[in-house]
Amino acid sequence: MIIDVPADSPYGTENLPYGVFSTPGAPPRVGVRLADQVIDLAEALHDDVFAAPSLNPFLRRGAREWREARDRLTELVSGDVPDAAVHPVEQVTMHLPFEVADYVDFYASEHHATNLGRLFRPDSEPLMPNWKHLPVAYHGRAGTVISSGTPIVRPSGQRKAPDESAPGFGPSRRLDIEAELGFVVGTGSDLGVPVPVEEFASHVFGAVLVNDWSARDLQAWEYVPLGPFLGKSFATSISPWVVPLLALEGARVPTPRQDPEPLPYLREPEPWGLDVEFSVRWNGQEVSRPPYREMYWSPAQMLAHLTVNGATCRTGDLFASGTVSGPARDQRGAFIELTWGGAEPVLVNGAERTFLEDGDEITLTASAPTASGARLGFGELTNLILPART
Ligand SMILES: O=C(O)/C=C/C(=O)CC(=O)CC(=O)O
Ligand SMILES: [Ca+2]
Ligand SMILES: [Mg+2]
Repeated sequence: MIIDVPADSPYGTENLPYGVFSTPGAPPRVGVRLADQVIDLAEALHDDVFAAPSLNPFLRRGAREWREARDRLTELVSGDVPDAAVHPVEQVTMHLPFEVADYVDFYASEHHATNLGRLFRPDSEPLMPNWKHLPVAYHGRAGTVISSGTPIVRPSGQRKAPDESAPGFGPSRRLDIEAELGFVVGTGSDLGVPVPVEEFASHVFGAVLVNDWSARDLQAWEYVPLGPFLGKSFATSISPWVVPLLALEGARVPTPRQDPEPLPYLREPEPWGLDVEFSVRWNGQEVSRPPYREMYWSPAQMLAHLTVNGATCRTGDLFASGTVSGPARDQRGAFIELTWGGAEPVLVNGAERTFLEDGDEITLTASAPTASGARLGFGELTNLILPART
């Protein structure tokens, strides 16, 4: 069949994002989205690498094969796609698109880092002295990276407000989101061998939306001096469609000016970021539009930094950018910033809101320009908050 692609579809022929889907009675397998259809790639391209329930075997093949598959797909969708390979998107179930190996979360937005510094450390300089010299990050928990649609059970833990003399235990009262862009590693690196900034595109396959769920009260009490632990390890959700880097060439933009000049291993002739525009919806209402083009550190600098000590990256690694926040209030990618620690509520469907309540639903979406000036979509990342287990 010829798949009809409306000119304004966020899933046009310049996007072709990969995901893992299933249909009733058939196992999960790799598909590509075109308009409102999912194309079964094992069926359409006669390649068993796509019969796997994750993108990892395809990711492992490397950059030359990613480009070749994209060329074949581009040709396929310009003509007749076998009927048996085409499934309307509303009839499929989407799954976690890849098996997550290691998960790292950066802190690359100067606006976010400055805001959080002011909120968490009001008596110090908001940016730590290292912040403009290296992309600060922590290792997260790969095993709790979950798919869109998986509910988030409110975490319990130790929390101590500044005016309390001792910690108590119970469900988080300051459950929050972090809207981020995540980069998916396809080709790993060798132990002891750093990945230079110029080799980013031979290792990184594509990007997903990330929500780094954060319990701010647990975090504030536990994080000194080793960084986030249980306040963030309970869940990190990612969107079902992995947008290939090859689809994002039209979205490249220079990063903000980096001053001081970074050390040589972080230097790029022209550090580039992406003009990805996020939207954060809280129970259906848009409350923020974080702009990725404002991120200080580039994705290539993040990967170079994460491997500079000889640590490997592996197929399926996910490294996220950190919360995407711009300079304006309505560009903040976390509610702790948007509501200034809960002091300045936002109106959500007419009610004053600060942190998340049970039954709330958060949806992240994002779009970016394509090479021809159209816009491509990253799909939707939606999760519902469930009450704590008692
Ligand atoms: O500044 C802090 O102590 C904490 C910062 C965060 O919680 C942010 C984080 O996880 C990294 C990011 O998403 O930017
Ligand atoms: Ca984060
Ligand atoms: Mg997390």
